[in-house]
Amino acid sequence: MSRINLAVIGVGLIGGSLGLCLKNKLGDAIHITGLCRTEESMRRAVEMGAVDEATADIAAVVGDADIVFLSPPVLQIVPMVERILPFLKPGTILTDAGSTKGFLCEALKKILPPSIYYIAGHPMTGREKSGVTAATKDLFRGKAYVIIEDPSVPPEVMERLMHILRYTEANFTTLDLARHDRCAAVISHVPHLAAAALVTLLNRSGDDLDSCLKLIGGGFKDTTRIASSNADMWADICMTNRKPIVDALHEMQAILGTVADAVERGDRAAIYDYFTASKQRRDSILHDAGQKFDTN
Ligand SMILES: NC(=O)c1ccc[n+]([C@@H]2O[C@H](COP(=O)([O-])OP(=O)(O)OC[C@H]3O[C@@H](n4cnc5c(N)ncnc54)[C@H](O)[C@@H]3O)[C@@H](O)[C@H]2O)c1
Ligand SMILES: O=C(O)C(=O)C[C@]1(C(=O)O)C=C[C@@H](O)C=C1
Repeated sequence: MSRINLAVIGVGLIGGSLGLCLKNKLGDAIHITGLCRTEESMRRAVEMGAVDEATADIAAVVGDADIVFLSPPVLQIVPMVERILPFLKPGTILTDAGSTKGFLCEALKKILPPSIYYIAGHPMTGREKSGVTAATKDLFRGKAYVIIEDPSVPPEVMERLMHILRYTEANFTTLDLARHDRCAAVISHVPHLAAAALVTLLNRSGDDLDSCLKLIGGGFKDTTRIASSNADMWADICMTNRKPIVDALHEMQAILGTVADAVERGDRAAIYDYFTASKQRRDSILHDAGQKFDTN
């Protein structure tokens, strides 16, 4: 099989992890060119082995690409596609890692010619750290990876992309756009907003703040790890999935309101039921998913 040319636009945590994984598995059978913005990030990406070469030159990065993996923050993706479009060869596959999908698919559909294929994706894995230095070759292994259903993509084109993505050893699943965005709001976007709210609550503890800080243990750490995530990335996510996020936040406000009422009136049975139902649900989800959880 001839060598695959992959362009990674935005060689950070996700783009860098894909590059590391594919170089590790495919060696010289894949050539990866990365688009970076600074000399420093170019140097790091090459040194780490996430890309074969790095450049800030858009034409050079995508000119030979068979597949372009877009992994900057969501609001940078459409402007980036507008910039690379004149340099893409017919038949090139574009895919992305953006955390929201409806906004991107709608915008890209309007600007892409039929000779360029777009297959929307979302690897459900990450870290609270960003940049290529946080990248790891096994980031995707065993994690869910959503591919958005699109009957207009010919099966052989889909297979060309999947042939490469399968090397990540992710668990691929297909979803339609609206369902993806609703589910991502519930299992990812609102949890990040809620983690930030817990940190905000701590910040508002007034005269108690110093004492609270001394007491921090597993509970706070476990529930707020993701509050250390990149603000730029999360602002873009919230801006591009507004309705599902607001709907889920309202649901959550209602849930917290009900619990607050139960605590206020001293209704132990209601409080017990609340914790019992959530424990049963979480335990069964983890059991069904066969996931190993670190309970320390
Ligand atoms: N971090 C996660 O947990 C996670 C998980 C799944 C998907 N995603 C999505 O993947 C994408 C990347 O996230 P990440 O965590 O890798 O972020 P990151 O900050 O680690 O990497 C983004 C990279 O894009 C580069 N970049 C930004 N704007 C650019 C531009 N205009 N031109 C060229 N490069 C540009 C940055 O310099 C950086 O190297 C985002 O769209 C995010 O929503 C993130
Ligand atoms: O593990 C983390 O740090 C993550 O936040 C990863 C996470 C998530 O919410 O699960 C974050 C954003 C994504 O789009 C997908 C995955």
